[in-house]
Amino acid sequence: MDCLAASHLSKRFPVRDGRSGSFVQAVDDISLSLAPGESLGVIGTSGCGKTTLVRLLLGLLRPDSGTVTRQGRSGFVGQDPYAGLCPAMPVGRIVAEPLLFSGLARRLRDCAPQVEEALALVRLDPGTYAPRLPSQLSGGERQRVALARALICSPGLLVLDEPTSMLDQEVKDSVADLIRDASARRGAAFLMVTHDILLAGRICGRICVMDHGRIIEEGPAEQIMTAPRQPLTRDLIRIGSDVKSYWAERYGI
Ligand SMILES: Nc1ncnc2c1ncn2[C@@H]1O[C@H](COP(=O)(O)OP(=O)(O)OP(=O)(O)O)[C@@H](O)[C@H]1O
Repeated sequence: MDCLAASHLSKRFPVRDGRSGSFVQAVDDISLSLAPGESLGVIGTSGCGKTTLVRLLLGLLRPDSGTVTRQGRSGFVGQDPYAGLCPAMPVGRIVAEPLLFSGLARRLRDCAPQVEEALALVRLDPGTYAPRLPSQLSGGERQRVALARALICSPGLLVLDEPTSMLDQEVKDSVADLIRDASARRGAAFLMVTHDILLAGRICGRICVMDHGRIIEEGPAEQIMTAPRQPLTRDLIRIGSDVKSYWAERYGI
């Protein structure tokens, strides 16, 4: 059975432009599914509806029409490595929070083995990092902590909203590889929304391209990356490659 299935999802928002009855159609009749262990990248430019889609898939927003079905537990990693972690909590406590919140553990000290395992999974040494505060971490380390927290309850599904967009070019790829490897080791399917098609091509098995709230192209990542059919998909690949070459030439990364 699919761990995530969305059928004909639509969502529009009212626009306050002085005229009554104006709407922006953020998500427009989207259907998608994710089988256990699969990985799906949802790609699109700014404002195409990616975050709205994530909020609908996670049940944080009610659709105007359509349905979402999720099986089992889900984990979430957001875009902002600075806003996403409580600044007053040490990393060990942050990572343990889903176990405590969901009643899987009663006391923090009972969570220690799972916290150590989850931090090791994202390649952070538990002895060094568990006592630190988020302010004592780099952006890439913070996203690893967010990933450890998302995976600690062994979810069947991980949803990631632009997880690398606020990171330096040089740490993007390593965090992306970690998302792929850590999810695979935990047996979690993942859906990642991003504007970075090269990054999705690197770690996702399937890719959907969104434009103005609709999916305009989808298929296996290799097919989309090597033989894109839509002009927008071709543009996204070309722009992504140009940006990458610029960084490679200028900074050797
Ligand atoms: N609460 C809201 N009220 C009104 N309009 C909204 C609301 N949330 C989103 N929108 C509009 O819906 C459209 C899709 O927004 P969304 O945030 O889903 O796009 P996105 O693809 O995630 O963009 P970005 O990559 O810039 O974060 C945009 O035109 C946005 O202005």
